[in-house]
Amino acid sequence: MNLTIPANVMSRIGPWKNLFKLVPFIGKYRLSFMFGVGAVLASSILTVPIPYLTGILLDRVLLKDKNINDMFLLLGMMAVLYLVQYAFSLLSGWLFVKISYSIVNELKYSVMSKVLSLPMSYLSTTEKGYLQGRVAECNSVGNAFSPVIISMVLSVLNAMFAVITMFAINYKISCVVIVLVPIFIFLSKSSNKKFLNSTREMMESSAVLSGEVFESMNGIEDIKILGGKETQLFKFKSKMNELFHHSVKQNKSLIFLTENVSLLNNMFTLIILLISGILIFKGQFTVGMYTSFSLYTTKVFASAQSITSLNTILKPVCLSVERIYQLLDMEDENSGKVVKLDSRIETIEFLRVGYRYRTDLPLVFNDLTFSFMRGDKVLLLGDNGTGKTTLIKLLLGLYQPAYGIISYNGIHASSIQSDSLRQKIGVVSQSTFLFRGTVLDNILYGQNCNRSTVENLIDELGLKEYIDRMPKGLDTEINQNTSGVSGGQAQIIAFIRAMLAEKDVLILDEPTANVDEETRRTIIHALREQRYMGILIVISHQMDGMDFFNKTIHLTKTL
Ligand SMILES: Nc1ncnc2c1ncn2[C@@H]1O[C@H](COP(=O)(O)OP(=O)(O)OP(=O)(O)O)[C@@H](O)[C@H]1O
Repeated sequence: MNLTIPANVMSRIGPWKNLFKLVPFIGKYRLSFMFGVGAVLASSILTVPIPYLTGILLDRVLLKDKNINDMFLLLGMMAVLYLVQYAFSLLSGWLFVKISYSIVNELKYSVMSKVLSLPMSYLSTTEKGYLQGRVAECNSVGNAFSPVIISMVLSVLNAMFAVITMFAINYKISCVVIVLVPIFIFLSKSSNKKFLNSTREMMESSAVLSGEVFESMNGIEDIKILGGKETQLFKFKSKMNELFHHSVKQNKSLIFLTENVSLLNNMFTLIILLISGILIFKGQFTVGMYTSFSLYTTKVFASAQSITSLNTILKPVCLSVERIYQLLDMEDENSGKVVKLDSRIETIEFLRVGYRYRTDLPLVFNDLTFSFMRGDKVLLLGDNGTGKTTLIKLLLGLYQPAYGIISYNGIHASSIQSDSLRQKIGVVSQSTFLFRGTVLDNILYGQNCNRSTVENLIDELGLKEYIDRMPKGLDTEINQNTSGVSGGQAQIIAFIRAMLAEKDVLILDEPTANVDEETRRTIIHALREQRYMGILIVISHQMDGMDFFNKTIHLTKTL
């Protein structure tokens, strides 16, 4: 199913056009979708004759013929119609709930996959909360297929069939209803608008309050150390008061909305009763037909109300889809990169490379030129802030140079797919991120090895005693980032992980910064004695024992 909407039509339907962006996601479930739509249609058609049959029951069976068998027959027919309609409603509700959650999951997966492949130049300048928000926003897209929406669509279909039947019964009163419907929609829409605005304000202050809680939870240790409890609680209370104010306002407008709609409904029912009464006096209408009519009218007004609510529910969905697609349409870090680096990295070259984080910031370094070959052991030196970590990030393809050329095996880095490059480079950074799981899980992360390989390597590196000192050795649980192990232990875990992978390039950013003297000696010994054949790059401020390098790059502050 390939649905393309002409551009001029798209521009005219405004935010609604965003709903069409969901078509590719529906495509996969088109069979369920079509069955669901069929069930909705069947369900609304089945209830159409019921008010008409009620009128016949009153006029012909109860008031005229007084035949009890006919009464049983008509009531039986209505009961069967209701039961079949019930089955179709259940079926459509069940199908759409499944479709809704499946689409939400697929959207979330696409957003998450996009976020993970976006360039660091974008990610490092974007708030994490914003990106988290985009993932969470996928939930609201599910509302477009929720049972509430289905019942609204159902009521609109019901109303259409009801109007046709009403015209067949009495066109004069039908015309009155047709005139009243737009008035009803207009009046309930204005109440709805107020409700929508106050809901938006309430959601905004609820998000602000969540942000406040998120900040407090994230910085709870520092809040305790700095004695910031009162300050945090004060901020929390003021955000809570704002939410209270907007929630009360929202609920007030909801009460107004419901009461206004009910008043309108009652007034319009009286108008129809008045006209019907006059026609009954004139002998042009019957009590039974009036009963049918009022049942059909209720359906029409219910659907008019649904149309206004449809707007309330679907508009936020449209806006969410628009925001999600702003992210999904962004270029990822592999856009335009055609080369998959399959071969082993033999050479790395920097030719007059310059880099700045943002155009309004000064260059971190300029005209950097050097080359490394397989087997090189490189020491990267420089004072704090001279760009050692930044250089590593460029080597990993996380950022692109402002000018100059970086190449691997003579291939321009700007054409190499970043993930294929990173697969060949191992890094032990200063701030090692550990995932939930055991120490062993973290060492094996992204690698195709088993426990015994890890144990052998730990033995070879002389780190067995160090690992055994952890509460449960390799099975020590890590809860959140590094909690459960110390900073130094986290660095050792990352070191073992990097050594296990046998990467073509191994980068160690201050590998001995957080470890005790004995472990430092063990690491240096491992680096010196290990038969590591690739390109080894080490950043270190501590020079003691670091005499096995054949190349040194000394970064200085850019003027
Ligand atoms: N994400 C960023 N956005 C903007 N500027 C940054 C960013 N990261 C680093 N910088 C700046 O770039 C410069 C180099 O930082 P970098 O971390 O590469 O230095 P370093 O030599 O590794 O320092 P250290 O020895 O302290 O680890 C610094 O002036 C730093 O403020």
